Amino acid sequence: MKKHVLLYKKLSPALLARLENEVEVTYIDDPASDSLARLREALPQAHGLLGASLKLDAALLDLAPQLEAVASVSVGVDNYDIADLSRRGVKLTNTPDVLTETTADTGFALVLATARRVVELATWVRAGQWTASVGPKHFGTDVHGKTLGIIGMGRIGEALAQRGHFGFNMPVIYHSHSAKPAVDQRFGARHCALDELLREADFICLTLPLTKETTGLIGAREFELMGEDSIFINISRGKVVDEQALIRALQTGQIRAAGLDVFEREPVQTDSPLLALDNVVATPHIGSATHETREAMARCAVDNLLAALRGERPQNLVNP
Ligand SMILES: NC(=O)C1=CN([C@@H]2O[C@H](COP(=O)(O)OP(=O)(O)OC[C@H]3O[C@@H](n4cnc5c(N)ncnc54)[C@H](OP(=O)(O)O)[C@@H]3O)[C@@H](O)[C@H]2O)C=CC1
Ligand SMILES: O=CC(=O)O
Repeated sequence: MKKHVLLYKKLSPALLARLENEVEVTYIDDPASDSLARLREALPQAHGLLGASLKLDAALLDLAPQLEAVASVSVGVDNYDIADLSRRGVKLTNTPDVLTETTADTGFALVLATARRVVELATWVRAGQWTASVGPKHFGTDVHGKTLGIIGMGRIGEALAQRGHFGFNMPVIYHSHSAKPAVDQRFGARHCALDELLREADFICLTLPLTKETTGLIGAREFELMGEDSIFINISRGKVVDEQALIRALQTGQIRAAGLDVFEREPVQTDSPLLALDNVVATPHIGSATHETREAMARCAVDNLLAALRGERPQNLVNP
């Protein structure tokens, strides 16, 4: 008999066919909203889950006694209690590598957009306010040659360093658990303590995972260490930052600008003070959101799940 998979992310017809070739599939549209009840109803039959953006807590897992594997369509695994999944004997997989370059592109788009005030000034042009040549009031700040500070020198951090070093001639400094000699050699980069990076970098980019250790890593004290010309970029997770402290730092001119793809609460609330600030570029968690990369992530998740359900070791097993 075929195993049963609950799908809570829409797949392309080709990938759905590949999945249905081996397993029974039930599709639940957007489990975060009305369909949560349908998800609960279907969990007792599920051997596998495939999707993203769902906080898979113990109450949901208790409903799924037959569960063998969860394939997350994301590299970040902060929505899962990994120890609890392991205790239950459930394999968790993610989708690293296939999204690295695209997410680094998003990070660099935020670097450029904040420094050159692209969104603010494009909005100003659309509003019919471009009536004479622009002057210093509308100038931005250079990106090339400035110091790029990367917090979390993993796959995405390294792809960002590549863009900064080779594309924009930027000195690269980074903070991670350990120094990365290959990165130092390739990009002329330097490993340093967090406080040193915050003091020295012109662009401070967060590219680390959300864990117990990184929750609230950047707060009022850290913003005080940054200079008033610093630009802060977050493509990691909103909860790595104390959002109230970030708002204060932006409102008081403690830092120059912020480019934010992730927020403490998502979707970000429409009345968030962040959205009222001209020096904020906010995007809706689109780090990996291109047609090509989302398809590659979904393919990776399908492969991982099918391997796990066949009893094989999936390529991207998070809890071996
Ligand atoms: N905005 C978006 O749409 C996307 C966001 N992301 C986010 O980006 C994160 C990173 O992805 P990826 O680069 O593939 O992951 P990696 O695991 O390759 O890299 C993460 C790096 O963070 C470092 N790190 C972890 N904890 C700390 C800490 N406490 N202090 C300093 N450094 C730390 C690690 O350093 P070390 O190696 O020294 O241990 C590691 O190199 C994901 O977990 C996800 O949250 C990912 C994709 C898209
Ligand atoms: O935020 C996206 C991810 O893949 O993690």
